Amino acid sequence: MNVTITPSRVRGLARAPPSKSYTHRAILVAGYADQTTVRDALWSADTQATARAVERFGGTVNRRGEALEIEGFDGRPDVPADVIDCGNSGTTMRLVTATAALADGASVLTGDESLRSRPQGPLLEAITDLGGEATSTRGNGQAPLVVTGPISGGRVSIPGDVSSQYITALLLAGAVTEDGLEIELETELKSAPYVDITLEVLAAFGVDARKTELGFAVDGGQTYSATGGEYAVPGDFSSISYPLAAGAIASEDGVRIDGAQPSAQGDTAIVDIVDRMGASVDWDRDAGTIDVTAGELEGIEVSVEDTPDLLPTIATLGAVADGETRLTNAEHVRYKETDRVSAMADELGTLGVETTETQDSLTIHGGDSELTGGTVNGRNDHRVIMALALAGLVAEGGTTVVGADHVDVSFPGFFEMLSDLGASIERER
Ligand SMILES: O=C(O)C1=C[C@@H](OP(=O)(O)O)[C@@H](O)[C@H](O)C1
Ligand SMILES: C=C(OP(=O)(O)O)C(=O)O
Repeated sequence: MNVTITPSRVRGLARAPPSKSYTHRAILVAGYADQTTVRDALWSADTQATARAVERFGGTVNRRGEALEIEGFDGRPDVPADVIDCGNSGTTMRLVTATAALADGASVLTGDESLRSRPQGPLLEAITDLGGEATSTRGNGQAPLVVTGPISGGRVSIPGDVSSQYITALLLAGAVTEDGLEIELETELKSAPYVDITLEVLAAFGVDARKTELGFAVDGGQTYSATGGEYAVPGDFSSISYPLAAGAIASEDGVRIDGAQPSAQGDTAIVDIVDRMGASVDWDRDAGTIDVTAGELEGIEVSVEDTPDLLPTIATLGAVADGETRLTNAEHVRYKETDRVSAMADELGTLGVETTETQDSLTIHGGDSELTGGTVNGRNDHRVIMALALAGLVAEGGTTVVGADHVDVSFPGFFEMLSDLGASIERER
């Protein structure tokens, strides 16, 4: 599907979709538990991949309205009867790899072309160091993967600057090993708030894990069980970044976002970023609403060390803002569904925006007079697609985003939301 957005003003109410990160974790740990109702779950292509994995391990996942009724696989995963297809989802592949290491036999994991090019090596090595077998069929640290367990726990060291999902994966699985896990970080942890999300979900399911001087630790022999058998997923701040940015660049009358309760998500930083750039923003944390109105945006410097998923959104804000927007500590943003640093530099370039790239930074030389419409490539990457669609709200002439279907990875109703806010959108199948 190609989508063409023409300059539009936006106003009104947008509802935040549920958090993808919390939903992945809740589905998988509900797999370890007996019976759980996961309320307000995100049902997107990525979270469905995690649900499929839980079913491959012997659990069941049934959707009832916005809730998922999950029956677990009795603490230990079965050896899957077939390949686990993780689709486009890095979180699924990493979390499921560590779960597979608990099964008494081999699991085979694969994914789409993008996922089969993302780094899995450090997690495979960690599982091998713990006594399992974990290999890449092509010997290049990328999927397809073959993972054979069971591991019983121990001490392991792993880099922190490739993906925090390795740590999350090991913590979730570590709690049901016999001996527990001590995880030592070999390099500084990037995307650290995602491990905070993990610790929050573990605690909600009665599992204790902790930060240590060297990294993280989790005791073995623990049982996952949500209080009252229920767990509710909060709103997604990576997704909230899009209506928030839409309001900041294209709303005189204001956009209100609801479902914005505070949680451990690092991406709540987007509220402050939009405020610092000059939009008018008011976050009522108790009510879970954010009101935003456009302002004269100015470029700022932002480290995306903790918040990699915000880079595409901030890049578009920077394209509209006057002056330079510098995004630093961004190297790990190159290991996502696409290399998002290059993708945003190149595609904003097509819309007439000058950018400068280094290995770990992206500088946008912005100003809305620079933005002209054109045809841009969404690179089959949901966040690149959504960020480019936002640029279309203010770029002169129409902006066509090619291959826009992939928003279903994290925000299936994205274009409906934008259109309900008043954006002029044409879809072409
Ligand atoms: O654990 C998670 O839910 C996620 C962690 C982050 O990845 P990295 O830890 O690989 O940076 C983030 O980019 C991804 O969208 C979701
Ligand atoms: C990088 C992302 O997700 P994942 O790593 O799960 O593919 C994302 O949602 O932006």
